[in-house]
Amino acid sequence: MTTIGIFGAAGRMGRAIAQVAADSGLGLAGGTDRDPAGEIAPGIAMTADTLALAEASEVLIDFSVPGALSAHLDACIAAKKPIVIGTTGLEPVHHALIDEAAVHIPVLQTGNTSLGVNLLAALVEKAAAGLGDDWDIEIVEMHHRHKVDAPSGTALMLGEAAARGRHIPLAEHSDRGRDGITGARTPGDIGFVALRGGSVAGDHQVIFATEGERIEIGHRAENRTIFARGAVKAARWLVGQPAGRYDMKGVLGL
Ligand SMILES: NC(=O)C1=CN([C@@H]2O[C@H](COP(=O)(O)OP(=O)(O)OC[C@H]3O[C@@H](n4cnc5c(N)ncnc54)[C@H](OP(=O)(O)O)[C@@H]3O)[C@@H](O)[C@H]2O)C=CC1
Ligand SMILES: O=C(O)C1=N[C@H](C(=O)O)C[C@H](O)C1
Repeated sequence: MTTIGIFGAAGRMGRAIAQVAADSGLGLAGGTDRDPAGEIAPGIAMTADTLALAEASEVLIDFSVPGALSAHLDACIAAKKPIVIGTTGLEPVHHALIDEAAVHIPVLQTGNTSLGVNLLAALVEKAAAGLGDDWDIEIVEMHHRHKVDAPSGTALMLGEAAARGRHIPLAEHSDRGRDGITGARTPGDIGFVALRGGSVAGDHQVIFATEGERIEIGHRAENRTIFARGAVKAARWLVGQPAGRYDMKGVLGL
């Protein structure tokens, strides 16, 4: 039986993951949060001791905030435990920390743990590779009013997939905010638009547009359980893998 520890356990995703883990009969070692009060499940206490949680867990799942990532990775390295990272809003400095940690332990990082979005990313890469440079690519996402980062981790993942298909670096070809007199669209750019409102769990649409026609492919998450199930599946898969950096492809067999 896999025993899971949750970083960010009092959050929306932390609570959903604890529920899925309990429903699947998995062990829960406990959880941390900014304010580690109360229990993450009946009889399972929150703790402020990140290292003790890592030592008590077989695998850790982190859906918290980018600012906590460094401490979470340090605890997992010290305890020699694998970690699944679902937190978004990561900057290059965080990805460098993940690469460094992956030398010592298995680390799976993804902007989206659902099967549907990971399949969508594969389709986007294929479409971007097959369509010529005269097809503009725009990525539109909508999330609930509480979301703090934009574009979403998933939108960036889809942008990376499109850029891979085109053999271009996303960082040099991304347009993340249009306002005012922007000038005409820069050929080859991948555009991002973020909408926020209500309780939307996560909608993503990728639009390929050229003269006279448009292809639109997308994904709508109806609830957080799909992300929580994916995170738990990833955690079970990661136990026993060698040190290294992983995404959801191996977990989902894509
Ligand atoms: N990869 C995926 O498939 C998915 C990724 N996400 C991402 O997961 C993250 C969490 O989302 P969500 O649960 O909705 O957000 P929440 O804000 O509900 O949860 C984040 C939790 O982390 C806590 N936290 C803050 N600082 C620390 C710290 N130093 N140590 C431990 N916990 C801390 C927060 O506490 P407090 O509120 O008190 O600050 C909060 O309880 C986001 O980045 C989101 O984009 C979400 C869904 C799917
Ligand atoms: O914050 C969320 O809620 C979500 N965040 C992830 C993201 O940034 O892509 C995944 C999902 O869309 C929900």
